[in-house]
Amino acid sequence: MADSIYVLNGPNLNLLGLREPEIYGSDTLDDIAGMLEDRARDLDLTIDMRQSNHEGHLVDWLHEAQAHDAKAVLLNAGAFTHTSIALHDAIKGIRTPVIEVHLSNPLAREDFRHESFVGRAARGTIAGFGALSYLLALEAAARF
Ligand SMILES: O=C(O)[C@]1(O)C=C(c2cccc(Sc3ccccc3)c2)[C@@H](O)[C@H](O)C1
Repeated sequence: MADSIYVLNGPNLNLLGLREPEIYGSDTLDDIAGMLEDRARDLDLTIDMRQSNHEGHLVDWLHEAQAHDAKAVLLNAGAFTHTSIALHDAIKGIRTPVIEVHLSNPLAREDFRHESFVGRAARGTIAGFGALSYLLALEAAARF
């Protein structure tokens, strides 16, 4: 049976592709999911793509990834990246490797986006490449 990759997306990412394409690109989460599924097929992996505007859902899904023995989690926590000690602790609390993903490069943006509680706990971070950030993270996860 193919290993699973959880792809978890945080608040407002359901609006992706509709506004600020100059920052986040014009792909929607569905577009990104399709791109990941195509590549995952070649890698004998399955993609479980989810989005929530609620921090607790993301925490629950991190726990679920471990309980279901997922190979890895790709996490774009959106604005929770910069505020959530709960996500930091959930990442630290599971064995499943987590890759932090961002469409933009938060370090090149407003100061309030320079903190990453997710990055402090994650295996690594891929940021600033738009939808390709997710694909690069999938390539890394495939090699775990
Ligand atoms: O670059 C990212 O992927 C990021 O995680 C994504 C974010 C994000 C995600 C969704 C929406 C918005 S702002 C927005 C709101 C409505 C329409 C388009 C964008 C920011 C930021 O909060 C983060 O600082 C950076």
